[in-house]
Amino acid sequence: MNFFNELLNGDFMPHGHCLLWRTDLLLLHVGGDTLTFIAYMLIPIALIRLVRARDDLRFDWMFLLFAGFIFFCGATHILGIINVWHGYYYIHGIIKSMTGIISILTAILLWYLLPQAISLPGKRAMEAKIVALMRAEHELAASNQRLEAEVKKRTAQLEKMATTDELTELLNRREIMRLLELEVARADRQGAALSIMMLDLDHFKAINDSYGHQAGDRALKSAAETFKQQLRKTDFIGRIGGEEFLVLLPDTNISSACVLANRIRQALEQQTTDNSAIPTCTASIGVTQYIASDDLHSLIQRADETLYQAKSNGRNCVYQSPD
Ligand SMILES: Nc1nc2c(ncn2[C@@H]2O[C@H](COP(=O)(O)OP(=O)(O)OP(=O)(O)O)[C@@H](O)[C@H]2O)c(=O)[nH]1
Repeated sequence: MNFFNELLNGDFMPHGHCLLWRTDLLLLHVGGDTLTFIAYMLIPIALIRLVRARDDLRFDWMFLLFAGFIFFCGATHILGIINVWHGYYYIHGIIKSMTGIISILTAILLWYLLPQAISLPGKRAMEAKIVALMRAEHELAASNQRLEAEVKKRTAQLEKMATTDELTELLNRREIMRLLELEVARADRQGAALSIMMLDLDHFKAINDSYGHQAGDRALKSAAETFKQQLRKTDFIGRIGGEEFLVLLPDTNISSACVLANRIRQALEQQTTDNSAIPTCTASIGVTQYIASDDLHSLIQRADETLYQAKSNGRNCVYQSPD
């Protein structure tokens, strides 16, 4: 109790006596302390706001310690003003001691942190790092683009390989059959005409035997090219066996299909007689049209039977299935 009475007893000799109550000295001390007090209150508030706004701040507790240290310094200055008129020297001493403790603590921790703070990258190093990162990012984006283009190219190649006959570059058996299924479904639903041709090169074994397998390959490729040239963009042609081809003619009736089949046959005959590098080659063609009662199997079978008729009746000719 006695301690508290002494603590709060401001009756010690006021500091003003030391200053001889001279107005100019009083103004200097009180003015200086007031300005310092205002500044020492504003600085901790600014530091606390900084720490709260930046959650990425390193050593943020150090900023808070600084805020506390500066706050206590400010408190000693306000006591300096009060003590000019009242002698609260115990309270002043306590606040000074607390300022001393927090200052020592801050100083120790500051020295402890110093090596880490020194090793932090400076502005120039950070800028160089950012430039390097941006360059790496650009390079990554460019290589991503290259990779994507490569993947697209490879996917297109794979898709082509999956649907194309390697030798003739026509559609392969699986793809032409898939398209036939679609065209049959379309013809069925829309009631559109659909004709197909089964096309087989004549005496191809003899070509292979006489001129060799490589010449046979060349003949196959060249025949495929000739067939393709005669067709519309909306028609499909695929190689379904060694020297056997299937042609799909959407929106085409059987008489138009037969005209086209004869044109193809003649073009092949013409092309092989004109080109001495390719063994003379002809084709037999069976033509048929889709009818409502057909399924895939019956349609193909009828085209096959018609081709067989063309083969049995002298080859290098076009036969159409009976109505
Ligand atoms: N060069 C080559 N020959 C092939 C290829 N595929 C199948 N052949 C050959 O084509 C020939 C087909 O013979 P066949 O089925 O007897 O028919 P063909 O000799 O054309 O007789 P017809 O069809 O009755 O006129 C065989 O000798 C096969 O080896 C190929 O990709 N390249």
